[in-house]
Amino acid sequence: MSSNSSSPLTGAADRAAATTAGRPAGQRGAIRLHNVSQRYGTGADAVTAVGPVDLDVPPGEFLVLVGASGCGKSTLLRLIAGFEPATVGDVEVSGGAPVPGVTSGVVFQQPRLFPWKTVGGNVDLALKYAKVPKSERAARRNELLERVGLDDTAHRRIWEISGGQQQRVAIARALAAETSLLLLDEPFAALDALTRERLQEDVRAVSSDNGRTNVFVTHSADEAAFLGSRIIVLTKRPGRVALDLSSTLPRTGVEPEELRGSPEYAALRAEIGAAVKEAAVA
Ligand SMILES: Nc1ncnc2c1ncn2[C@@H]1O[C@H](COP(=O)(O)OP(=O)(O)OP(=O)(O)O)[C@@H](O)[C@H]1O
Repeated sequence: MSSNSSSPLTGAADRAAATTAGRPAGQRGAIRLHNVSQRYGTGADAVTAVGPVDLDVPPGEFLVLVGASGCGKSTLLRLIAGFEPATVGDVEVSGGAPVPGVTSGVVFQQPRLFPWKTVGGNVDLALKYAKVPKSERAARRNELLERVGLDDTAHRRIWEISGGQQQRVAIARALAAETSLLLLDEPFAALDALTRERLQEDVRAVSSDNGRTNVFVTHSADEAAFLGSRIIVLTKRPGRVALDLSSTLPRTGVEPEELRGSPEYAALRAEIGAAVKEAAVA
């Protein structure tokens, strides 16, 4: 992936603005959770998965939600995506209610691609859903594939590319709509360690394109320390904020190897790891 931070295509920013038309410009990509709890089931079977949680995330943040299995990370992400309403409290994205497919793009653990389409065809479809004019789609598709390091694979079928490449296609697809918020739910959990590291580097490099906000869910303290500008450790279920940390690691102008080898990264990773362990038993 290239780390070029500007979109060469005119119209993209306008479309991004159109997806959140009527919302305050300064709020695009901002997230606000006020007294949010999420319950599933009723009576004796009722489970409180999350909450109460209060959270203010300004535009441009790379927020990582980290915690033990079952603590409610994906639930929080689904609430922010607008896939389900909160049982209690308010969720705001870009200054209003979250709207699935409009206020955010989502990347899941499994790429969820259309196997009968080519790599380029999958991205084209996302551009079509994002209402990108037909005349602009080929250029935009090529730009997105280049952005995720897949410029020479547009013609290939999904089953002809590796799991890591499939996840890159999923990221390109999520970027296609130019939403001001990208939600990533353990997108690299199923990948081998080397591919995972490469994709982390790539996601870190493109994360601040157009001032986008990112929310990334993971179990891994390494991944949280490497990616996050802000890291939230959740308690065991019902997930609440156990620790809210701002990272001082540089976001640009540093090689990934240098970052991973730095004492500051090691200290942050250790702090997150200890907090996750403590929160899982508290
Ligand atoms: N639709 C649902 N109905 C009932 N219970 C649910 C539902 N969704 C989540 N839960 C429960 O809520 C809790 C939190 O689930 P969630 O998937 O958000 O956790 P998580 O931290 O993302 O877990 P993991 O890291 O294992 O993916 C779990 O106990 C889960 O079983």
